[in-house]
Amino acid sequence: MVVERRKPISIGEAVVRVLQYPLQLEVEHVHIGTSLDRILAEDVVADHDVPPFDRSPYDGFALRAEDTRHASTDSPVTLEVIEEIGAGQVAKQKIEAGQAIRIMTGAAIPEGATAVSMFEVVKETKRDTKATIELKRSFKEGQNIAKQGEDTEEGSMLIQKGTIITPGVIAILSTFGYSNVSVWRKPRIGIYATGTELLDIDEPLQPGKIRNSNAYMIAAQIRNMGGEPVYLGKLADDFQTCFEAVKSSIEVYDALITTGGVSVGDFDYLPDIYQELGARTLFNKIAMRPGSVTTVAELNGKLLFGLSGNPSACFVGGELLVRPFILKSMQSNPFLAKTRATLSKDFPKPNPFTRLVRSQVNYSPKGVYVTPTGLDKSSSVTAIAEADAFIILPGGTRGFMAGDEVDVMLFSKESSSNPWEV
Ligand SMILES: Nc1nc2c(c(=O)[nH]1)N[C@H]1C(S)=C(S)[C@@H](COP(=O)(O)OP(=O)(O)OC[C@H]3O[C@@H](n4cnc5c(N)ncnc54)[C@H](O)[C@@H]3O)O[C@H]1N2
Ligand code: MOO
Repeated sequence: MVVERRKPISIGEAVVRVLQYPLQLEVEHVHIGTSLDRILAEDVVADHDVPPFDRSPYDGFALRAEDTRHASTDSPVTLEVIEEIGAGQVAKQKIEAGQAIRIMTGAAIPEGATAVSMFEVVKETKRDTKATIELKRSFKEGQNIAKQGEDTEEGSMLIQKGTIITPGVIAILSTFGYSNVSVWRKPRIGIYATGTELLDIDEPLQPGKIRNSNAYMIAAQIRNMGGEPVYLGKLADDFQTCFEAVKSSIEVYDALITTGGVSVGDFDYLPDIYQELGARTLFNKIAMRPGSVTTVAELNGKLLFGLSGNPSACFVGGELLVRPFILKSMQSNPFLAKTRATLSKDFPKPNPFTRLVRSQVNYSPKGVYVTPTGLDKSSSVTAIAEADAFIILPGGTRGFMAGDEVDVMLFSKESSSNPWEV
């Protein structure tokens, strides 16, 4: 049997081809209490100033700065306290010359006041029945006043659509009265793990068999990307079984991921299944390692991701291709952010293809260091668990040594800029 040699394309070209088939996602509304980690589908523009009024940042006394101009230790100034207001209350009276209002943090600055003195620098005195305060220092106009709009001004663009809803974003949405939030519908991504060797995770090991880790890993990756993974089960390496499963599922889900069965082995049926279905293969080889056999096909505008069965390769296929596919459709940052770091130990392997080394980034006073994790093989599971980044070693390079500066892609930070050359 002669196995057809596949023609590898660059990672950048693979990403471009995948992005030609965006998901068709509608906008839906969710209660703010359940919006964490969803992706915003509308811009949020400030429809009022924050804070909406000048307010006191301290518990103390609102006063007229000019009344304190000559105050000193030797010659304190006495002011008459005419009212007391807490947060949420508005003073009934205007402060006139020689007057002050006792004010709590968050309360609106009374009319006439131009500064606030904290309790700590004031001596409270009582003369007759009138409450008074004594000040031994002067205040400037505007001192200790949190100005209306100092946090954000009406009309400011606060959060753009495509932003992932974090606790901080929720604080802004709440401030502007969004009890319901417009978010993108989560794309429903069907997942099959293929392989006769696969056991369910609750089964005891048997000779020649392994537990299916890919399905749960890729489901978790999809959830991290804002999608809704639907695990459809594992499939034996049988053409007809896999054909029927892929055919019926792609009609139901927004996209389908299979893991395994995409290489050139006797039981690697996925590429033939795509052909038999009449799907258009976008590529079946990428110049990257792991994950070189990642195959993607399109059927009626929907994508079939044939990710590798090898766990590290499956993980890489998910992060490099499925991530931009999902996030770009939601107008969110589709790529992992790239930075530079110093390699902490030798990595002597040559790199015929771009190599994505699972690794860990460490920030030290001397700089940012990156260390490969676990076994550097497509089959490694441990390397993924310990990693928080990929080192990206360009194709066509020889080994790298400790101290070399390398590109690193961080799992924890998304970016809008495409890190790949096309
Ligand atoms: N003659 C060639 N052989 C291979 C080539 C090649 O170019 N020529 N490519 C190799 C590379 S590179 C990779 S990567 C693998 C990819 O193979 P498949 O993606 O078709 O995956 P399988 O053969 O089904 O499985 C590979 C490996 O992964 C284990 N596996 C599969 N599914 C799971 C799962 N759900 N959870 C955990 N582990 C899984 C499976 O048991 C195999 O050990 O092909 C090389 N061969
Ligand atoms: O697809 Mo394989 O993971 O390149 O090594």
